[in-house]
Amino acid sequence: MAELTRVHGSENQFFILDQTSLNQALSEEELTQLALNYCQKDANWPGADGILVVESATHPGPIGRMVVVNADGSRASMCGNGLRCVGRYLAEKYNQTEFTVETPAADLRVSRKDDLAPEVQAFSVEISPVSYERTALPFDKLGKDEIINEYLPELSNRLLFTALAVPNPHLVSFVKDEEDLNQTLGDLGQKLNQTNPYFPDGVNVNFAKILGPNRLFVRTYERGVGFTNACGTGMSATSLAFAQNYPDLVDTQQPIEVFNPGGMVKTIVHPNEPQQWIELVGNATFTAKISLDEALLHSGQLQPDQLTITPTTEEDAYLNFVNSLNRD
Ligand SMILES: N[C@@H](CCC[C@H](N)C(=O)O)C(=O)O
Repeated sequence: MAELTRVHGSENQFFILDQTSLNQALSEEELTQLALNYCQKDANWPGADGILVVESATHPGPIGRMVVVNADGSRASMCGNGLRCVGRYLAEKYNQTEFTVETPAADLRVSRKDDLAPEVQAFSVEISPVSYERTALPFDKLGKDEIINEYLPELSNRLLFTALAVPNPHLVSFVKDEEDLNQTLGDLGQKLNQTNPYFPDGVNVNFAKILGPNRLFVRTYERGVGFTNACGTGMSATSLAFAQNYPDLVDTQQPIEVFNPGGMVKTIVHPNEPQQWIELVGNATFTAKISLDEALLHSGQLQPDQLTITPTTEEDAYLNFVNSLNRD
């Protein structure tokens, strides 16, 4: 039998698939098919925002490798909420609390932190490398080589934008209206994640409301997914843009509290180091183990009656933690 682990970071939901525990690893095409079929939500199946694939590292040092497959089958170079969950998975598998994990662009540091509440485990992950270069995102036809707190009339006649890769691509705007966090974000997210001249590979779009010094609310329209409860790299990119665009509101010696529709994380930004980076700290919650025949994984077919789902008790604990948060 094979196993999937259903996990979330701030309710950004994933399945972890450990390729090293299979008789035969899934091919690239099989992974794409698995994401397309298993991430769809329906009445009998919770779906997910993506699949986090665990593999052996390809070079000495990291404890393992993470590959991110978005719900639409596309690949992402990084996933912050996902890395916390994969970090926990590898920490338990190898009984370690501090290590690095290989990702397509970099080996990233992961460490276990104090639990946020009983049964709410927390992990810290490194988000890097950071780049503002046009070719890194990439973006085009916007008349700029970098976008740092700029008006972009092609995208909006009133919002300011910052674009950065961490290393997956993010567009950030600080807004005041609820309407912008809903309709405007949805419209722009959709426009930039279908064929378009500005972000040819698509982009994660993050709209943030400033709640006070070192406090933000962030909502994300994710590339390859759509609206998500939270995006770890998005909250990290937005925190860095917050520190750079509103220096009077951010003490970089202190964590930034970042609320999102699925909960809250903390970020610690390092904008003044030669290589900018962000530390992202938040929950890594395992909600169920799913046993299934390995052949079903290879076929990519979702047959809920052939899966054994064993829930944990962690979701109740997580929801209690979220209800205890002070959002004012
Ligand atoms: N939810 C993730 C980001 C996942 C990748 C993204 N959809 C992309 O294509 O870049 C996170 O927590 O960072």
